[in-house]
Amino acid sequence: MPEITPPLLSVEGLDVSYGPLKVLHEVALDVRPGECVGLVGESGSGKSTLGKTLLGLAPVTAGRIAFDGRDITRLSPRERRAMADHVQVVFQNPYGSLNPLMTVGEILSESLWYAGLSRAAMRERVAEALEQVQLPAEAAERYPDAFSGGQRQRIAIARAIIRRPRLIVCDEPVSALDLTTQAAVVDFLIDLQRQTGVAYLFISHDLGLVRRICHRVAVMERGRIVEFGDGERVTSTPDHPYSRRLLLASPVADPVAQAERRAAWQALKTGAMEKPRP
Ligand SMILES: Nc1ncnc2c1ncn2[C@@H]1O[C@H](COP(=O)(O)OP(=O)(O)OP(=O)(O)O)[C@@H](O)[C@H]1O
Repeated sequence: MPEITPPLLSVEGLDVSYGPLKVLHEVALDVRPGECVGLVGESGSGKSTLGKTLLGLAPVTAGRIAFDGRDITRLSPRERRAMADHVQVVFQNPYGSLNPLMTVGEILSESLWYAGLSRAAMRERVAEALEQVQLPAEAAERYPDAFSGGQRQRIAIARAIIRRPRLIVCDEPVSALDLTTQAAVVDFLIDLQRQTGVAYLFISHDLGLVRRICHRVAVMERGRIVEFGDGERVTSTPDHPYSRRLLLASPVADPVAQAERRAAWQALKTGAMEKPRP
C-alpha cells in the first residue's frame, strides 16, 4: 500500500466576503508537508485574499481551514499569535514591507518578542536566519535602504523563517524584482525548502515561474478554484478553458519572454535546478 501523507493545510468549502462582496466561493485546496503549491489567476481573482485568510487577516463566512488537522478559522487573538510559529508570509514588495526606521536585526527579532525568548537567544536566532539567507551577520546592524531589492527580499524571507514555520505564504514574492534577481531568489527558495522541508503556497500570475517551482498548481477564477493538479500538467496542458486562456496570455506562451528568462536562469549557473520532492 502506498503511504499517504496527511495534508499540512486543508481548506474546504471556504467562503470569504468583504461586506456584501463575496470574494471566495467554496474554495478547496490542500498543501502537503514540504510541498510547493502554486496559486495562479488573474488580478482580482482572490489569490491574496486566500493567502490572507490563512493568516487570519480576511473574514471567513463559511468553510474550514485545518492546519495539521486543527481548525484555524476561528482562533482567539492569542491563539492566532501562536499560529505565527507555523504559518508566515513573504509579500511582493521588498521596498514597502520592511520598516525603513528599524535595523535589520530589529526587524528580524520583532516577531520573536511574542515568543518570549531571551535577548541572547534572539541574537542567536537573528544570526542563524541571516546565515540561512546568505547575508553576513553585520547586516543586522544596517537599515533596509542599504540593501538591493533581492537582498531585501532575502531579509523578508529571513523574517518569515525566523519563527521556523512549516508553511510560508509567498504572495508574488519576486514580481517586483528584475529577471536575474527573480531567478536568484527563486533558487534560494527552492534550496531553503530542500534544507528545511518548509511548505509554500506560492501566489503568482506567472505560469513559467510556477511551473519551475511548484509541485501542484491551483487555478483561481473569480474566487473559485477551477483546476488543481500536477504543476507540469496544469501549466502546460490544462483541462479548464480558463486555465488555457491564462496560459495563452502568459509569458510562457511568448518565445521572446521565455528566451529572456532562460538567459537569466543560465546566467546564474547554479546547476541543480530540480524541484525538491516533498
Ligand atoms: N480589504 C478589502 N476590502 C474590500 N474588498 C477587497 C479587500 N481586499 C480585496 N478586495 C477585493 O477582493 C477581490 C480579490 O482581491 P485579491 O487582492 O484577493 O485578488 P488577487 O487575485 O490577489 O489580485 P492581484 O493579483 O491583483 O493581487 C478584488 O475584487 C478586490 O477588490
